[in-house]
Amino acid sequence: MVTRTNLTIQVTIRIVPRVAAGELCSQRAGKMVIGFYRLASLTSVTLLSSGVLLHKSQYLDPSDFGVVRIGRAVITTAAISIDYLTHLRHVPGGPEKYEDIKSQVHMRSAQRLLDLCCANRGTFIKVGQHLGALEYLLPPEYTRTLSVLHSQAPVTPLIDVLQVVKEELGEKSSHLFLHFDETPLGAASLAQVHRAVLRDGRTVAVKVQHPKVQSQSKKDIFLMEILLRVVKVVFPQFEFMWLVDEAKKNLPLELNFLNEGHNAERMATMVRAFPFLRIPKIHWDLSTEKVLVMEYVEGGQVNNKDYMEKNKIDVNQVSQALGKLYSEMIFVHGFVHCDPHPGNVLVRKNLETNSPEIILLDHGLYQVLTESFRLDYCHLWQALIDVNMEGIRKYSQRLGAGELYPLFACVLTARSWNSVNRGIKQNSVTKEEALEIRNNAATYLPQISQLLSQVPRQMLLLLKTNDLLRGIETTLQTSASSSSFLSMSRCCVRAISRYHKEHAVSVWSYAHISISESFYLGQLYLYELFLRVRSSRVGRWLHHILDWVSMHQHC
Ligand SMILES: Nc1ncnc2c1ncn2[C@@H]1O[C@H](COP(=O)(O)OP(=O)(O)OP(=O)(O)O)[C@@H](O)[C@H]1O
Repeated sequence: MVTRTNLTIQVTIRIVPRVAAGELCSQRAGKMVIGFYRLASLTSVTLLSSGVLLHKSQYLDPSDFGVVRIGRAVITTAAISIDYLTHLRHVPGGPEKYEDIKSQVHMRSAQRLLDLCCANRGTFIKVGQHLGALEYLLPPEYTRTLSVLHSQAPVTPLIDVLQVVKEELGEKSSHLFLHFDETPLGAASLAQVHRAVLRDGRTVAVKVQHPKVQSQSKKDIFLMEILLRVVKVVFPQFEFMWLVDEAKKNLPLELNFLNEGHNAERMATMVRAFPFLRIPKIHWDLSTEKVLVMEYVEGGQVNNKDYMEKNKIDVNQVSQALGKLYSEMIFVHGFVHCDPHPGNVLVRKNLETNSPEIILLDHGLYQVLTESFRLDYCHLWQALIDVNMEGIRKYSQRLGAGELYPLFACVLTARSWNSVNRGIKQNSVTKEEALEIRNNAATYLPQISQLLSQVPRQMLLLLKTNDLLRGIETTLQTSASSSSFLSMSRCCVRAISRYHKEHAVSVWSYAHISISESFYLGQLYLYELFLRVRSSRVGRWLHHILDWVSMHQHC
């Protein structure tokens, strides 16, 4: 690694011999040489001492020099492009050999990208994390390699964290906090979170942006844009220019913590009817673009089964609550938390109600779904739940699935086409079906890639949230039950009716829509009641008796 200290030494060594040669020419030149020599020595000493000073204050970092960051990015882009150009041009040995070599090139390129992100940090890590999450679009070699970036976030030393706090809030942290934890609760690409105690004794979580990230982000994005444009010229089939647009749109939002605070409040208002949901309150008087102070809420990660067992938290209730929460966000409000990973969803037991509470963290980025997309998605799920095959075809195609709509239905529900035909809420996944789904996922990989490249980008986030919910269900060993489909159905009915009510042309049609909405919701309520009674002890007992009676009648 080249540090500023050894850069300085290299500069001095290069200057000295050239100057010494000039000394032999004339006395005048000799004086000049001595002058140069002095200047060089002075410059070296100045650079060296400022280097040492900067190093001590943690600011000596090659990643801070634009030229170093640009150099790394250019070299990496060139190396990746050359690798693809040279190794995939003429591959003898048929398609299998080609796929094999392509996979190796993907692997090497992903590793180069990973190294670049780790070296340049900040925005690069953030963009790398997004790439790593594009499981549905990028080859697995990339997503697997880049996914480690979630645990590669740089940690800013406490002294620099407190300096940011002081610059932002205008007061020394010791005036604001009784205590400030040295070790962060979590560190990410753009910021890290520390637990602290305010002077009035309240415990808070303080999210502090890494220094320099803000100032470097614009230049980084500009650099990425230029490099990707060059790549697009070399590889016209390159389809990822939209990543730059996304980064340009989203990074400024993510870097403004006031925006995060507003998102958190909007979300809290949206789901105020859910007693099980907790969103940490924001301390606005102590929050700025780079520092966000919020209520500290303790809990275990939603995929931590041991924590739940220890705290006697009912895992089924947690799964159901999560399903309800995400259905409300997606179907009803079209305002969806963009980072659905278990680190952002905590659970704890509410000791007053004795039921689980879900704590939703990290409101930096939300996706606002377009109305037409949201309504089509509602209709599609309604059709899937009601086994309306014509509806499944129609709305899948409206969402861009084309002739691949059966595959789309399977990807969305994670069920086999047979189960979709029989009704996903009627029967749960058997071992055979799970095996069939796994095998099909491998067999239909090219079709799945084609499908995902043609659906709207909003869909990818929804697939990611589906993955989160399924991942949690698998870890907690709960499975999508009839009641979770009912709560989805309820949200779809509400969302569709709200839309029609907003566009009703007369009082009569408004009343008509309201009556049918109540009718549907009533039906769903009765069905849910029936399911509850059936699963109760009395219900199971009655069920056995009826089975026994019908068996004896047939005899
Ligand atoms: N209000 C809070 N109360 C308790 N812990 C918190 C709170 N906010 C954040 N944390 C802890 O800090 C960690 C990081 O927080 P957060 O997700 O908001 O940061 P981030 O920088 O956006 O990280 P990432 O991008 O990885 O999600 C969380 O996983 C959680 O453990």
